[in-house]
Amino acid sequence: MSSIDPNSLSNLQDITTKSIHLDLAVDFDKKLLHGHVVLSVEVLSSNLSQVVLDTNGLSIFSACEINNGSESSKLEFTLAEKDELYGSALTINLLSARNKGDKIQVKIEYQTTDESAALQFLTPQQTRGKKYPFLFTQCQSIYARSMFPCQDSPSVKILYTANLRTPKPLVGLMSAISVSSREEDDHTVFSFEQNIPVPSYLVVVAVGDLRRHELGPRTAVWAEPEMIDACAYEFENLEHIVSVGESLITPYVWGRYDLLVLPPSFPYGGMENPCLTFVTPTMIAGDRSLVDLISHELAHSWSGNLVTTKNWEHFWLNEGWTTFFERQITAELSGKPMSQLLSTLGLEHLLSDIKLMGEDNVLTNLVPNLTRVHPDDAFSGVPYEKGYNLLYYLKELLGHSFWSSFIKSYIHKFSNKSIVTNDFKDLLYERVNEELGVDGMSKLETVDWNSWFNKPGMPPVENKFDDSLQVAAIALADRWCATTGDYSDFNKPEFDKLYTHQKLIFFNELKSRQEKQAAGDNQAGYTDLSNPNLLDAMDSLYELSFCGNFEVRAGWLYYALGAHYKGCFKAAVGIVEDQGRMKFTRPIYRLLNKCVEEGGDKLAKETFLRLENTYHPICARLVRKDLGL
Ligand SMILES: CC/C=C\C/C=C\C[C@@H](O)/C=C/C=C/C=C\[C@@H](O)CCCC(=O)O
Ligand SMILES: [Zn+2]
Repeated sequence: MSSIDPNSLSNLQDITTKSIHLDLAVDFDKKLLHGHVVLSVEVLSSNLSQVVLDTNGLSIFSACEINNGSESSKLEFTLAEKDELYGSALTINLLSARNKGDKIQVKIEYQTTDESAALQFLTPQQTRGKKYPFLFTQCQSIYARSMFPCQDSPSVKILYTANLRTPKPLVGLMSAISVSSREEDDHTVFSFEQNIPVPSYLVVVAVGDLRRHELGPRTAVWAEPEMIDACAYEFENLEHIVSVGESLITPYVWGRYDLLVLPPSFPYGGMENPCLTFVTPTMIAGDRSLVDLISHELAHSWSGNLVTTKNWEHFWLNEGWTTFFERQITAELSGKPMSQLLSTLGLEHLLSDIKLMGEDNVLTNLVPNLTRVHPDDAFSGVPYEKGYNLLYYLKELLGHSFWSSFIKSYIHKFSNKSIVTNDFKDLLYERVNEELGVDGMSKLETVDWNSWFNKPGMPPVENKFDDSLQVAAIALADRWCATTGDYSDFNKPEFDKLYTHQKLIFFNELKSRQEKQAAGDNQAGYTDLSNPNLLDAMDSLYELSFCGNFEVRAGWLYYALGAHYKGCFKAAVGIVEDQGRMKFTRPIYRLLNKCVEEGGDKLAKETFLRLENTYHPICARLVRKDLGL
């Protein structure tokens, strides 16, 4: 293990991979990828005799060197015993010692196995079209090592080319520019090039019955044929969103910005795979109300994909900056009040996660120590929202004009690099000193950096966000809290007038007040917010339990399950049957599991065990852990 990255077993201090070539075939019958990878490696130390790579769940068949295009004799290799967190180190013994600056090409023949957690093979039944199987990979955080042997650390950035052989009539896509495709019997070979260096977690694959709808000169959406029209409508403004992003930051350099809408088991809202952002179908709301997610994934084209965290302890550099850019784009697209409303919702999400993890839990540090911690087990809203609030606070402290130019300096200086928190901080001090002088430096001296970076819990400073869009949502919550059993004063049109995110403020407000009541604090004299008659009336009036907007449905269920309302159990099971996005699935299972007196714990465990194999392995592992199974 290297001090550069505690979550990688590769000898990062001795070698760095500069590029790879993947030649893979997709076998849907055996549910595996097989073929080879060629790694072009630069030696960083002297007298090097071994290349050590990350693997997890791979079967390694052979290794050899390639010298001037010809393969050497087979190299001896060993696959270490599997580490439960980080997989198996693959140690390849070189034929002769190498020194700093030497270049090595190593070719490894391998295949994935059913332990390759990056991969999810879907049966036709799990797709929208129900005719063909589907494959997609999710490699962030440390799953690329289960897709191909590599230095699976964001401290290493690689160019890549790939040939992907898939059975006809399916389409193969990757996080790169498509350069050609050719027919081979009953298969198609799709070829790709990624000419901007990326970390291993951004090398991904998707194969399925897919159609493409062009949205602009750089943009398109891919989806199953049954969804392509709805997706084309939802993302009609995508080209404009890309233009807004580059007007706020710097020019967009990746060539294409396409979207791929996955089947509902995709475990995240989106994943910023370069040239081809993967998105969940749960964001196809039919009213374009959830495109802030697209703004987020697009923003990663700068923060995360160009300027990358060196390891997962500095993940906030990816997500805090991206959330900051996302909210700037939202302000341009939907107005500053909406951007500030999302900031308020983000703080509520942060508070909820910190309460769940524990206010003294060191994994709620903005820069946590992840030695012997799987990054996914540290995943929460902290890197997103505590990181965003730090950057927002610094912008307010130092001024909009300085901050706008600093953003450009930060992206230009660190593009194509992998950095740590101090790299960001050092550049900030350098630019403030140059542009703001003594006055700016004295402002920086007021920043409690240690609390921001190294202390658990909520941020040391509370930013104040515009609350004008909250008024209508809070007022509606107040009216429900003042009821005495007669609900005839309420109607669905007044609820539907609220924006999606105002509805989430409404539910969060009710949930927060219900939690206070459950803890014995009802000083405000509100009606009993756990009263089944009230919840039943709200559900019926607003048609919540099977609402087509997953954010609204989930927001309602978080409140109703928190109130131990058994009348929503069917809908709770319904949402975890309908999709596998962890943002919704994990809280629903956790809340249902806490409804012990109502039998929710039994229902949660039975439902999970019934659905476990329909979830992506990442989701299945974390929900199993949440339920204590
Ligand atoms: C301190 C945390 C350290 C490391 C975590 C690193 C990676 C976490 C890994 O689990 C991957 C996360 C991928 C997230 C992808 C999309 C998110 O931006 C959105 C998640 C919420 C949603 O579904 O909208
Ligand atoms: Zn993100």
